[in-house]
Amino acid sequence: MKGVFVTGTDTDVGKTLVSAWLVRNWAADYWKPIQTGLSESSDSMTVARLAPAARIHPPAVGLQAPLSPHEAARRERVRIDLSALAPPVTANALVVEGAGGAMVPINETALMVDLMERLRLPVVVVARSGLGTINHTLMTLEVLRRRHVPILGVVMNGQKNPANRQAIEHYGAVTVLAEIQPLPAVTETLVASLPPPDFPCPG
Ligand SMILES: Nc1ncnc2c1ncn2[C@@H]1O[C@H](COP(=O)(O)OP(=O)(O)OP(=O)(O)O)[C@@H](O)[C@H]1O
Ligand SMILES: C[C@H](N)[C@H](N)CCCCCC(=O)O
Ligand SMILES: [Mg+2]
Repeated sequence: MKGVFVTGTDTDVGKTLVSAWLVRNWAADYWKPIQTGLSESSDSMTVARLAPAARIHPPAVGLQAPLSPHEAARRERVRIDLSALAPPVTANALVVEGAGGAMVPINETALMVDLMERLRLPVVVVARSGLGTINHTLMTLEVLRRRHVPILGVVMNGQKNPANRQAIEHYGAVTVLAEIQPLPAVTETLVASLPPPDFPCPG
């Protein structure tokens, strides 16, 4: 399977923005396996807005509460089974976006990193650029390496911070693939104006 799994050091770090940026530039499909918070605008709707030409595959699981998948599922008296999260069939590359970060629970035993392990796609870690990101990024990388999940690199999202970039690359033994600057608004035009990724889509 061609493509990447986009995880983050946290929720709200810019995974959907980065996913839309990759989808646009790689003419890839998009898939959010587990969407919680259905009452709000979904990530798939956001990617459809930012990358209108993209083929968007529906989530395998959609839950109402804007919470961790395991808790949102509990509140709806359902259980998310990893085997139900089979990737869509496509000849295109696939950008898969996780929910929250790598250690987010899916059910009573499985975590988001278990899904990454099953899908075996190289992982892009989206990280904030500011104070606190070094710890969060290094911990995320540690979790991925412990599970032998292939890491493509880190995308830093926010004001440029050369010292934090250097620390993440040095202590994380990882490449910062891109630095996405704060946009005045997240619109298709402005996402299209971002420099394209200077790294190829794996596979
Ligand atoms: N570089 C940026 N410039 C301006 N706004 C941004 C930028 N990156 C992200 N945002 C905004 O920050 C919020 C969080 O971004 P996003 O939804 O991509 O995070 P996420 O990691 O996908 O969150 P979730 O864990 O809910 O999927 C959104 O409102 C998004 O529009
Ligand atoms: C609802 C939110 N936008 C995400 N989809 C889910 C984030 C789960 C985070 C769980 C946690 O790390 O505490
Ligand atoms: Mg998102």
